[in-house]
Amino acid sequence: MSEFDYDLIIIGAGVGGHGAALHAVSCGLKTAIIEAADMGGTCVNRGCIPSKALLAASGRVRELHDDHHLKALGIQVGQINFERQAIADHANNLVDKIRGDLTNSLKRLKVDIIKGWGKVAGMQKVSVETDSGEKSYSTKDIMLAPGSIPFVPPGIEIDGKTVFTSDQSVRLESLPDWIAVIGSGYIGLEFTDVYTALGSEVTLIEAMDKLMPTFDPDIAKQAQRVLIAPRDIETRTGVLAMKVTPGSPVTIELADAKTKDIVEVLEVDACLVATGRIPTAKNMGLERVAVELDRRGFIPVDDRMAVLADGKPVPHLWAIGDATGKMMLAHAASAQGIVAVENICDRPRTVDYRSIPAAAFTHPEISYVGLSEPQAKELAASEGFEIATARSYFKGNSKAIAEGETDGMAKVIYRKDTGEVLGVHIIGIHAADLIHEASAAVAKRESIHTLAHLVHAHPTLSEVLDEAYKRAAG
Ligand SMILES: Cc1cc2nc3c(=O)[nH]c(=O)nc-3n(C[C@H](O)[C@H](O)[C@H](O)COP(=O)(O)OP(=O)(O)OC[C@H]3O[C@@H](n4cnc5c(N)ncnc54)[C@H](O)[C@@H]3O)c2cc1C
Ligand SMILES: NC(=O)c1ccc[n+]([C@@H]2O[C@H](COP(=O)([O-])OP(=O)(O)OC[C@H]3O[C@@H](n4cnc5c(N)ncnc54)[C@H](O)[C@@H]3O)[C@@H](O)[C@H]2O)c1
Repeated sequence: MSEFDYDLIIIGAGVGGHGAALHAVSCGLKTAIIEAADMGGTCVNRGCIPSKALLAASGRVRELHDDHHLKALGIQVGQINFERQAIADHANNLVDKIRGDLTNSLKRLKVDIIKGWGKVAGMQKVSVETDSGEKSYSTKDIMLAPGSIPFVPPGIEIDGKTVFTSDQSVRLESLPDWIAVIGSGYIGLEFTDVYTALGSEVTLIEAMDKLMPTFDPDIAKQAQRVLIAPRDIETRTGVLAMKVTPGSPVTIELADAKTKDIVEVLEVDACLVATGRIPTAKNMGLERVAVELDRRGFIPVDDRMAVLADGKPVPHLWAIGDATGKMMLAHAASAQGIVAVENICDRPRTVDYRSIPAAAFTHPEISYVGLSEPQAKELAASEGFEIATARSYFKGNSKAIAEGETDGMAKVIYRKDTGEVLGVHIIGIHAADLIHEASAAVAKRESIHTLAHLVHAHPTLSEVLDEAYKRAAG
């Protein structure tokens, strides 16, 4: 008999905690998971899953409305109708199904699910505030996976009806005629795609000088041409949404991002605030083990996912997912969870963030893995090597031409001396699927000289990447 109630207690049953629990069971660990709210966390209930369901339905509407594209394929369709509530139901039903599947997968593997607010109560001790009072458990290891919530800048008032975050927009409770979207990151882009496809006019507001500041600049430029300019979207850059007041109309005071002077007041029907996310790591008892959150509230960890106190790993304490602030992505959270469990099981492993891909599920999609060109240049300058880039275009790809979907490009960034691929960026049809070949290449630190000799089936979209590798290798 073990001296502990559990081998591993995970606090937070989002995708990170769920992935970690499944891996822990496969490694023979007696595991419990604590969840204060909805099983599946953000991704399943308010993130990836409902947003992708909305993008799938609205993407079809966009396609069917594109007479020009359909005519080129020899197709004519009559009037296109959709029901907002039926599209919302598609998303809600999918959420229910995936949440049920996720919960059942834990039960089937005999992971104990404990409902309540979990806290670290000391070294190898966890307490849970449940409906029936506080419970305490001993455990060999503790893993924190508390995730994140939307960041709402000061001055912005959320009423959940006219001014809202993605927590509400995934429910698609209304289709405003005119909606302002604050933030041109992933959420801003994906919901701009949904709203414009379903007939709303969008004003996209970004504090930085350029739209999509976190994306590779060439991709942001292409996105501007393909995803923004041809659609019913007005843009404002270099302005901060300083004050947003709900109502009818919603008023938005925009200030110059540098001087903070008010430069414009917008009156719109609704406003989606998509200005980033903040960790949910407070009130978790971390002071009991002398762990301090970093300046932005994230849990400090090393690449093994051990929690750090004063820069040193705290024994038997691990943290994963959005609350670590490394890459706020569902698959990154799961990957971190698996790495943490491997380390718990004395099989040393670290997370290779460079090779974790990311995608925005717009129409067409955007994806990347590794470094952007500015990041690669910075690394090159600090380590003393040179970089080069190669591009290929969907308009030269037979499959893309056959589909009538020729917008987009792939860009490969590599070291001039060794040919090592440092980053790959794609915008175009099925970019989110196409990136995985590049992700495998980055994981193996492969050279464009090797990659240029791989054979791709013809005619496939994957030849876009093949072409970029071949151009890079000369
Ligand atoms: C609109 C939207 C779309 C997204 N789309 C994608 C996408 O397409 N692809 C992608 O990779 N990522 C996407 N993301 C990001 C993704 O949802 C997150 O990266 C992911 O959910 C992080 O998982 P996590 O396990 O770290 O945390 P979460 O999913 O946030 O789960 C944490 C859980 O912990 C619980 N919890 C917190 N504190 C405690 C406590 N003390 N005790 C008990 N329980 C606690 C919370 O209730 C929550 O259920 C999207 C996010 C949003 C908002
Ligand atoms: N497909 C996906 O993988 C996916 C989809 C949605 C969300 N996510 C994750 O969710 C996280 C949050 O997404 P997000 O889009 O909210 O954040 P983000 O950090 O990607 O983008 C936020 C944008 O808002 C701008 N901004 C901030 N405050 C502003 C203000 N007051 N006025 C004007 N602009 C302002 C920022 O400059 C930035 O460009 C991301 O980190 C992402 O990883 C992923």
